[in-house]
Amino acid sequence: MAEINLSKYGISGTTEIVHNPSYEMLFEEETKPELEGFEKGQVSELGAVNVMTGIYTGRSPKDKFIVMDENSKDTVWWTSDEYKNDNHPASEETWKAVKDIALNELSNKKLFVVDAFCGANEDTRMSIRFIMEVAWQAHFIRNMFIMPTEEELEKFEPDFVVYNASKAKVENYKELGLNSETAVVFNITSREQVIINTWYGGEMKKGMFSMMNYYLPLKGIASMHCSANTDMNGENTAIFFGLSGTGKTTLSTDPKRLLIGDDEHGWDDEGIFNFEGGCYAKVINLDKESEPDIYNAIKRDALLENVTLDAEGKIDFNDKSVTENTRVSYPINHIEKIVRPVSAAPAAKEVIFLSADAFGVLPPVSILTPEQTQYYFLSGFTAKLAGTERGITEPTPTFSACFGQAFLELHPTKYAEELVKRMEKSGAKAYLVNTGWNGTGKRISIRDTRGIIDAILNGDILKASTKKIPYFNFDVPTELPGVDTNILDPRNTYADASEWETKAKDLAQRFVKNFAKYEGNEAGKALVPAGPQL
Ligand SMILES: Nc1ncnc2c1ncn2[C@@H]1O[C@H](COP(=O)(O)OP(=O)(O)O)[C@@H](O)[C@H]1O
Ligand SMILES: C=C(OP(=O)(O)O)C(=O)O
Ligand SMILES: [Mn+2]
Repeated sequence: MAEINLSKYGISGTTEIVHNPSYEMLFEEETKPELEGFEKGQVSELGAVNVMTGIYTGRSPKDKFIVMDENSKDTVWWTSDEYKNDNHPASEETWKAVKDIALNELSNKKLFVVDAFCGANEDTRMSIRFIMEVAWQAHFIRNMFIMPTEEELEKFEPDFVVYNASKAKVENYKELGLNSETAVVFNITSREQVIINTWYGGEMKKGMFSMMNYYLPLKGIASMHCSANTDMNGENTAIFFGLSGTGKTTLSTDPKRLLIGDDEHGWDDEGIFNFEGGCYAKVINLDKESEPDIYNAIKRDALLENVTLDAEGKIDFNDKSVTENTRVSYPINHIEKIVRPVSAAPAAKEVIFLSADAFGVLPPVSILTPEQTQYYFLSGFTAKLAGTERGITEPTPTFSACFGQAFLELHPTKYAEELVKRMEKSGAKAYLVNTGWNGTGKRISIRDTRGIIDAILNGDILKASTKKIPYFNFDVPTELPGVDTNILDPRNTYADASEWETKAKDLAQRFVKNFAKYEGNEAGKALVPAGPQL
């Protein structure tokens, strides 16, 4: 591997560089007895090391900033009073200041450097250099990103650099116009990211996802917050959009199908391709029997985050005392049924929108028309689930455009445009699947949701007789093999159907209100009839 010199990045006095460490080396580094605090890993009974990430156990969107400069000012979808989002502008002075904090933190230290790809397609992938001082963070990168071959490492030229200074703080954040001592700042022009004062692993992967979300649509490629799998012949591909915790990872990990990836994908002329090299599964209440593939992926080389272990390393997956957002990252080859060697497959035929409806109004599955597809994609109605973002402690209804608003760097209509273009070409059909609640007050069971997904993927749903759900005009099946018939019409899950009526009207109104922001142009206005009608 080529020697690297970090002084060109402004990092000086480096005492040692651990460059592209093997799993063996990472294990040794992250379990060194002299490590303290959040740097310290503990070996669990399953062989995977567990780490704690401190105060930040989920993403911190309020601390996300992008440098506003000549280049980004007219392309980035900035937050505004009319439409608030998580793309907060930072000045070039603020960028200099936070970068200095990071460089200062990373100077005169032993460092870990990992070179990795984001994007399975060689033509459009990003080559990223991650620089950090914490061993397990290097492990996380190795698990989650695509690892170059020896040959690719020889000629690796980063086109993006990430400085992870999780131990530093932005003391003068007020002066700099930042939100707190924590900052996740992107510079789209210099192609760099700085992370300060958060140790949450997901911040690194979702950061690069945000950058793919910026660069790819501008090249005419769809960039999507979805999981993806295909049939055993690698022919019939499905994608599952959904905000954090709605079931992308759980439902795409299916023993009957080959996994492409669990969270971030592109859709180009060749089809669907993964951005990542690994998966990042939630493990709260993980049950060996109901999710055997994820359970079995937790072994040596997997990395647990914020899971409760006793002194002997025995795991308590049910403990929520640290966070509900307990996680495991693992390289995708920890799942047996995957597309190999490259995580890619032909254009999707089924597009599934996972929505965790906390109101209990949406049917567990609705068959969408092309107009409804656009309307519900732009609306992105779902709930933010406990622990996934800082400050979220219970399911909180939200409209998250494209089911991933926190990661969109361009206007939502750009993502809708790219998706529709690809769907029309492949003749894909879309479905809205509620993985949240119904009138029983309980979350729809994984068993029923899996039955619904099976029926979508094997075509049973198109053979089923259907009925219309009022206000939303959804077409829903009246019966599906392997699914509790009583839940298919959500009204039947209420002791009194009028209760559903009241909630449905309220939700319909929320949709109408939310969609107003898209009605400024003809294309947006034209979609209104596809939305709920009161
Ligand atoms: N009906 C359901 N469908 C999918 N997941 C469910 C359902 N009910 C409960 N869950 C739980 O919700 C969580 C979904 O998380 P995950 O699949 O990691 O979501 P994502 O990948 O979209 O962030 C898991 O902990 C899963 O056990
Ligand atoms: C890592 C994340 O992704 P997801 O929960 O969608 O898997 C996250 O949102 O922090
Ligand atoms: Mn996931």
